[in-house]
Amino acid sequence: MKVKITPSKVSGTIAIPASKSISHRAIICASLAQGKSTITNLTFSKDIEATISCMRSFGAKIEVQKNSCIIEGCNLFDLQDGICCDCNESGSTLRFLIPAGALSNKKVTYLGKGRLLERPMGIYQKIFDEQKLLFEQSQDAIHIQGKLQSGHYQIDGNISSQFISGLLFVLPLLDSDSTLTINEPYESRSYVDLTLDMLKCFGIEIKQDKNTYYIKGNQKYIAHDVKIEGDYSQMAFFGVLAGLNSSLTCSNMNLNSVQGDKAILDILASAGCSINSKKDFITIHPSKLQPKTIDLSDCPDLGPILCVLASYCEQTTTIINAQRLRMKESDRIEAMEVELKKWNVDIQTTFDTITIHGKSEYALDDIPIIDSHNDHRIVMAMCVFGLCANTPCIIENAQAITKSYPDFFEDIQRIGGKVEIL
Ligand SMILES: O=C(O)C1=C[C@@H](OP(=O)(O)O)[C@@H](O)[C@H](O)C1
Ligand SMILES: C=C(OP(=O)(O)O)C(=O)O
Repeated sequence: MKVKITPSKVSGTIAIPASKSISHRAIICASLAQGKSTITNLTFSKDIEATISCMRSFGAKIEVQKNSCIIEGCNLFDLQDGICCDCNESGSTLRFLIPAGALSNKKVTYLGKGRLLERPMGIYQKIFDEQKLLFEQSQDAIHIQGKLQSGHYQIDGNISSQFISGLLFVLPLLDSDSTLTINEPYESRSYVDLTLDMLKCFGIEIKQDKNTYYIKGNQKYIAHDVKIEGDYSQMAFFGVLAGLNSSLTCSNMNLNSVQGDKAILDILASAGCSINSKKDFITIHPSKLQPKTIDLSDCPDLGPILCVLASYCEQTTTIINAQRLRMKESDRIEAMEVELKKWNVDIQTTFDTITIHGKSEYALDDIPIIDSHNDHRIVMAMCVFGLCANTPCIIENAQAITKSYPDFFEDIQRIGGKVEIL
């Protein structure tokens, strides 16, 4: 899919889609609970469909309706033989569900596409090796077999928080207590808080002291209805667009959310944007922005769009603690460097930092051809860049958008953004 973006002014209100992170968690918890749970205000995307498909493979009954799901849970201790879970390109789905497949002693296969199986899995490989369980990885699949033991787990906190969430979903189901200690530096921690929040809604209690989680065994998930709030990672694209272009209102937002990417509001405010919020609406007004230093350790998914913000600020912005961006759907540091350089943005990168000397306008003689690097967040970020530039651009392989936000371009059109699907 090729998309032509023509610079344009936007205005109006945008209903931000449901949080992908919270949706994964709600679907998983409901699928582990006895009884029926209803999850409402869902946005279906390839990643969410992957989680639904995997939970069905585990035996959960999931009835999908327009924006909701009715879910009857399964028993992870009693899986069928030879189950296959298709995780597509979803890191959350795969890492959240590997421990879940290791309670029944049956062989479980996880399939992955794109870059998924190149992304780090070593933490699980090590745990499975130490417990003498099968963990076999090929280019497009991971096979596991064996029963995960309760006990003391200690893992590094700077690879992916998704391993921590994955363990927290199943350790409470084991027949004895466990502890899980996270080695510093502990990054993307806010995502683990989202997991703890959802576990609590489904009756699972986990105590915490600094970097150690205390998990009682023999717990049971209790069915619970959940209404999913708007996604701050997606809102960030509209927040930056508003800050650079013209005022936008985002609806469906929880102002008390614990999503780490809510940091976009502080980043925009400290860069000079004026922001008003009321009920579940947030309005962002444009301004001459000056962000300076931005730390991504707890909000990695904001990386690509913050590179766009920095490109349009007439000063130097340094983005630090960005190393995990290299391990997402694409190497997001490299992808943003390559694509922004097509616009002559002055950008330098190191292994874990991005420095951008921005300016207020970008015009080129020819239409640049931007590539998605098969990454939804690169597509959305470069679309925002293009809407604020002075020359049209074309984004190739833009179908990557379906991973998290299939209606993104329609939503951009709705607020006046000139986007043509070629
Ligand atoms: O738990 C989650 O929902 C997520 C955790 C983060 O990953 P890492 O912990 O690997 O940084 C984030 O980048 C990802 O998009 C979603
Ligand atoms: C990295 C992302 O997702 P996941 O890790 O679940 O593939 C993302 O949505 O940006």
